[in-house]
Amino acid sequence: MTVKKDYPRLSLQNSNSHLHSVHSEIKQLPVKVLQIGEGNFLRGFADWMIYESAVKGAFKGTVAVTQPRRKGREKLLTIREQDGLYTLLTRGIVNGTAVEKASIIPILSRTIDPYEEWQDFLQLAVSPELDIIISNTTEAGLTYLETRYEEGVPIDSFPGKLTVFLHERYTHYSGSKESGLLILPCELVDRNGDVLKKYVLQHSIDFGFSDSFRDWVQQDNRFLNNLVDRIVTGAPSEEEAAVLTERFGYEDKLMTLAEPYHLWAIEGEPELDDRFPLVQAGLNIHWTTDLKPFQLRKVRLLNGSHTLMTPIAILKGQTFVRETMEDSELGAFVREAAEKEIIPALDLPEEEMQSYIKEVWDRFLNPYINHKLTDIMLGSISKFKVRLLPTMLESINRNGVLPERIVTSFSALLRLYRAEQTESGYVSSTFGGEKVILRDEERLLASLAQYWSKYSGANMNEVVAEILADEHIWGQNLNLISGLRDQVAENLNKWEKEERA
Ligand SMILES: NC(=O)c1ccc[n+]([C@@H]2O[C@H](COP(=O)([O-])OP(=O)(O)OC[C@H]3O[C@@H](n4cnc5c(N)ncnc54)[C@H](O)[C@@H]3O)[C@@H](O)[C@H]2O)c1
Ligand SMILES: O=P(O)(O)OC[C@@H](O)[C@@H](O)[C@H](O)[C@H](O)CO
Repeated sequence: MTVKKDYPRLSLQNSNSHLHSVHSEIKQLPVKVLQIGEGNFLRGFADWMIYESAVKGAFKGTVAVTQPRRKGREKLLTIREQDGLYTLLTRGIVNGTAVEKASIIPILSRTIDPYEEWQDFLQLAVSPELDIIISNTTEAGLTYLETRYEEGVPIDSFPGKLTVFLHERYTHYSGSKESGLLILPCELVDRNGDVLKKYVLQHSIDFGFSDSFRDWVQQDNRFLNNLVDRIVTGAPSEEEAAVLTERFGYEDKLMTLAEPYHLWAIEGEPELDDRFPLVQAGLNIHWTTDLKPFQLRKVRLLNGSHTLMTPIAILKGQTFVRETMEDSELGAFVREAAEKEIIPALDLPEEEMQSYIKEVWDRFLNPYINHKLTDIMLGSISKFKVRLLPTMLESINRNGVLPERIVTSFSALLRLYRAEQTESGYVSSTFGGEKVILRDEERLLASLAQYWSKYSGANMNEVVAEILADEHIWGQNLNLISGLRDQVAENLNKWEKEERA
């Protein structure tokens, strides 16, 4: 379906008069948050939360958005074109009832392109109102790359930019305690706050900043380890966007779809809610002294189930998480893997795990969210290492046997990465022969394609042994896991035979 007539773009001018006054009121609040990351997730998660808090009068500030890499400029310009407004469409089943809520969120009051407006970016650092920094740059953005700093020249990397930003603030306020910020990196990286702090300190050495700057960074700024949980699928499909445009009467290039469920666990004392009022705004926030249980539960069970289903479901021709869960064979496979293999390998209260996983299945079955398996597939190798491999190892440790379903998923992952390099990238195929373009680190794609190129049709065990031995891929030699190679080769041989039949 295509949009039949021209609709105006969402902007301050084109929102109705009541909304317009709410928007203008909120937009006049000072910028208290710097957001590094122009992606979908933050719009459907932290920005929405900050808006909820602002609309309830608890948080008296707005957000300035900046992109962490040159590539993000286009999205930043779209935010600018829409005066920072976007529609958040929250859809799902809550306590058995379908809920749907569409809100125009006016919390983004400013955009700064650090590559074109470096001085404006640094100017924000000295704002007395600024108090919080949030980021989401994916795991790929939260990395350290040794960099040189030349005054006036924008830094490419996210931690590098943040270091210069903080130094600007430190210098302006002569390192006063009060000028320290709350910093919440939302990347799904274990102890994300500690990691970001470490990179900032490393960069501060590269850039020749003083020891007293480093003292200020460590003592007066809070890098808060945190864990985010909400399924945000981003933009609707073209068809759905057309339907929504007609329904809303405006075109929104930033329309964001999310589920109603949300949880933000932040390692910090509950008093921080006075500074960043989220609990006060009625949101599902846990200020906690121990993030570990939240992290393990979510990464192993929810993300683990996503990562487990993705290769096998793609190979079998599925497109979305929901249809995978609805498929009798695949749905049972995923449920049994979580219940019989993932949960028993965790040292967390059984009852809590059972209730969490029940909620996860409802979220995966959300009839209003089309969560694409190919989106989850991005970077599958590193996701397998963090989200499933620890379960495999722990399971063997506890029971002495290989967890059958995780091994099947791992075998499917290797089959999915049997790709050929083409002009469009590394292309694999489903069991039915449909093309799949893989998205992962070039070196991983290249290595796996190389190993598979040695497959003659009769040497599966050897090829698998070579792949499993590659510590640059897995961080360890997986051949040391007793029986794994044979089981994986057996699965791959079986699929190969079925494909040929
Ligand atoms: N979408 C969800 O449901 C969800 C839920 C929880 C956590 N997350 C986290 O969000 C990430 C995906 O974000 P999204 O859904 O907003 O996707 P997105 O593609 O809309 O945004 C990705 C963001 O990361 C930045 N980025 C990507 N690669 C980068 C790099 N190499 N260096 C610096 N910045 C880089 C982009 O500029 C952009 O700001 C995941 O990696 C995950 O950690 C997503
Ligand atoms: O976002 P990724 O690509 O790291 O992982 C894919 C999904 O598992 C993830 O987006 C979940 O839906 C999300 O983490 C739920 O909070």
